[in-house]
Amino acid sequence: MADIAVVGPGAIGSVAALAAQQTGRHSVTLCARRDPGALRVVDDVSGGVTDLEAPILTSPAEVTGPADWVLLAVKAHQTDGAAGYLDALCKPSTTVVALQNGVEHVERVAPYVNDAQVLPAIVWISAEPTGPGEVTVRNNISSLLQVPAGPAGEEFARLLEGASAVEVELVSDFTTAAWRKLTTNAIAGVMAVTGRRAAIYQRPDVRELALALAQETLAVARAEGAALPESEAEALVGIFERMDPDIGSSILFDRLAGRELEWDARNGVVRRLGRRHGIPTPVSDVLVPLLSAASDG
Ligand SMILES: NC(=O)C1=CN([C@@H]2O[C@H](COP(=O)(O)OP(=O)(O)OC[C@H]3O[C@@H](n4cnc5c(N)ncnc54)[C@H](OP(=O)(O)O)[C@@H]3O)[C@@H](O)[C@H]2O)C=CC1
Ligand SMILES: CC(C)(CO)C(=O)C(=O)O
Repeated sequence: MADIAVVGPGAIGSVAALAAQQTGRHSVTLCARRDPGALRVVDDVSGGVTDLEAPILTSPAEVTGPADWVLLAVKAHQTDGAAGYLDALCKPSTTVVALQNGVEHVERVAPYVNDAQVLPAIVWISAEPTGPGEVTVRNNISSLLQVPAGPAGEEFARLLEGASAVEVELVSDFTTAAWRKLTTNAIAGVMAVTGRRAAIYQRPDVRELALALAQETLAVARAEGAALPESEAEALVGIFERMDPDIGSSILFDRLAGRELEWDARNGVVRRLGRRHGIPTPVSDVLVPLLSAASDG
């Protein structure tokens, strides 16, 4: 039995909490910044609906002590805002699983966790807030969490063993895996700019733009040590072409809701690191200011 705190019980946090609940072995607490009321997760393939049973805290002041595991699922730009929870929940023996997009999980989260270990996780789940307290998982994107191979990753896989909501996969080349996912997130930036779902990638002009964006992202990825040949760009754009046209992205959902966007961790990083390596990123040079401006307004 482990004490698990889920910080940020939104789309991904709810799925992570569901997985912890499904094991039947752990004590789970949800740490929110406002009372979301009753929470449930809908599986759009089976139609199954599961209520989350864990208690919900709404302030770090309600935390009674450190947790064994913290599953951090706030957006990257909300990490600083979660500092109070992280301080109350973390001690050096805690493991914080950063369930966030991007390639900078450890440097982003480590300053807040009182020397706890940070385990970066790549989240291959499509989860959309579909009503008050309701999250719908689109299972035609496999529900997979990839973590670095090693003792912490192995313990995390054991923690969630038996859960059907997610599968934990240990990857030996985490840099490559993280940049592959980041490239899909960079491509999804086009959804946030246009306000459109995956159907947009069936337009030849948008496909061409997405391909150029993927190619420049992969060039930066290679400079960062990822083993991702340029040919991978076609495969990653293909994911969006073949997607159910009605699937969105978490950055699109924020755009449609008029919320701040996670643009820096997903798109800004391509331009930032491209500049560091002297790699041209012409598509990101246009997309990033547009996303940043959309986030401000
Ligand atoms: N949704 C998806 O399909 C996918 C998302 N991801 C990544 O997962 C991460 C989480 O995304 P997602 O679940 O979609 O985001 P959501 O916006 O759905 O969830 C974030 C949650 O964190 C809460 N929150 C924000 N600040 C705090 C705080 N200070 N204390 C406690 N809770 C807080 C939010 O509360 P409030 O409601 O008040 O804003 C919200 O409930 C992101 O990095 C995203 O890119 C990765 C793959 C797929
Ligand atoms: C589903 C996917 C891959 C789309 O970008 C995602 O990671 C997100 O929604 O944040």
